[in-house]
Amino acid sequence: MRTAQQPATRHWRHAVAPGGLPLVGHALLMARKPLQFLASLPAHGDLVELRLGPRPVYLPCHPELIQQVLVNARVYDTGGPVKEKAKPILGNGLITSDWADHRRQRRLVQPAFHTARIAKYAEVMERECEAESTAWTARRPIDVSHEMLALTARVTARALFSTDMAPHAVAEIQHCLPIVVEGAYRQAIDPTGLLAKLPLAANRRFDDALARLNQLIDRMIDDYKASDDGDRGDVLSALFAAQDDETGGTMSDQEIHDQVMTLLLAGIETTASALTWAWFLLGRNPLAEAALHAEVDEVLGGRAPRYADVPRLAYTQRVFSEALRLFPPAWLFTRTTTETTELGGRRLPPASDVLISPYVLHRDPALFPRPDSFDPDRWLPERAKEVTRGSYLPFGGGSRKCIGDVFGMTEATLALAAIAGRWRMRPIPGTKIRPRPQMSLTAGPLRMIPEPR
Ligand code: HEM
Repeated sequence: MRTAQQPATRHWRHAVAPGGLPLVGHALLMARKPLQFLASLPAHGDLVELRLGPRPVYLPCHPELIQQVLVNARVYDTGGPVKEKAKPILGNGLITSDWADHRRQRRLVQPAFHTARIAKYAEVMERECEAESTAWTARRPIDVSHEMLALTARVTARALFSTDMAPHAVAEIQHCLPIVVEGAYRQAIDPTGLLAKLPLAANRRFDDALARLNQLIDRMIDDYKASDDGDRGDVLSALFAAQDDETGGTMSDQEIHDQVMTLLLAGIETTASALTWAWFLLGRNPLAEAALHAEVDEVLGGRAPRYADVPRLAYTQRVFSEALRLFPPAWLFTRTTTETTELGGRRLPPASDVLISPYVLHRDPALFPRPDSFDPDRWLPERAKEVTRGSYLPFGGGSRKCIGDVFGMTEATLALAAIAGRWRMRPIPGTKIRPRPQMSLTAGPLRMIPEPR
């Protein structure tokens, strides 16, 4: 295990990633096998330099260096070409705003995620998880990915907009969101920036889905303003009520629109992917599955889970934490330096791109013994104490840490418990599954057979 050392005494190891080619550098390796390639890099150094085309890019592999990046949000801002491409989709919300404006936005959006409000959203989660777990037919195979995405889309849509229009919104979001997420990813990885401009069917589908989502959000905002409901307990009400402690300012309709789009894009596929991985891992680990069933039976005794049960569903939470470790949905995110700075003894000029990869950290054998094995009990309090600080980052860190972390954990715990209370999810022999490192680290279609317990 690595130990924390004082920065002054620390000798950081620098390396250039092997396998670079003239002109393209490591771009082909990143395009072909990003997970294997990135996960091989900590063995070479604490800070590894790679080249994507002509640009040098830095991958800090040591938790202390990663913390330095994440906590210094002014110098390591979100930026660069990926963010520029996200702006036409997300507008100016939490993900796309730069450092100075992000602080103001975060103060305004944070109240929507206070504990008291999560308790209210949990009522939606309870209902939707119960509905999901009663909708399946015994022994008829399901695509777990599809089901989990449908579930998290329903939960998020109804937590955002608790109106009569919710069923329509849910259908629209379920249809449009995967198309927008896929298109956004294609644009993000297109180094030429030309792909989005070509008259392709995929681009037309993307434009149409994005326009429909934008219209839906506008309708929800108009509907809220036309009603005199006040606080409906949903996210939208909280965004309208938000007032900045420091300036007294509120958010314009456009800002609220952009935050809603950001929450939809950040909150649905991430949680669904991790849930899908959790079912996949449980299907291959009968002991963990049995422990989950035992806990759910003991805590719930055959009834549906409630928000108040979440603290007692400790093993269920460990299963989800471990799925997030092995397959962190946000497997890669970026920062760009705003000025000359120094990282691990290396001078980085302004506009240097820094990659943060929770996947790389989580699979590093120096940080997690037997990193590839699914062991929910690593998160038992007495064992979790041993985990090196800053080495587990499924929700990121610093001032841009995921605002929906508790929302997502609560939703996933209720979903796992509700489904495990009724069903044993049997794998279909011969099913092959490979992580797809796209916008999230998804599993792709995963067919399993629900068997009544
Ligand atoms: C298991 C599920 C989730 C995972 C693994 C996850 C992961 C992350 C990570 C790693 C970041 C930080 C990215 C960065 O630093 O650049 C982030 C940010 C964010 N997440 Fe999540 N997320 C999850 C669920 C959610 C949910 C349920 C919501 C909302 C309902 C949400 C909304 C956001 C937003 C708005 C941000 C930007 C925060 C900011 O910059 O202030 N996420 N998420």
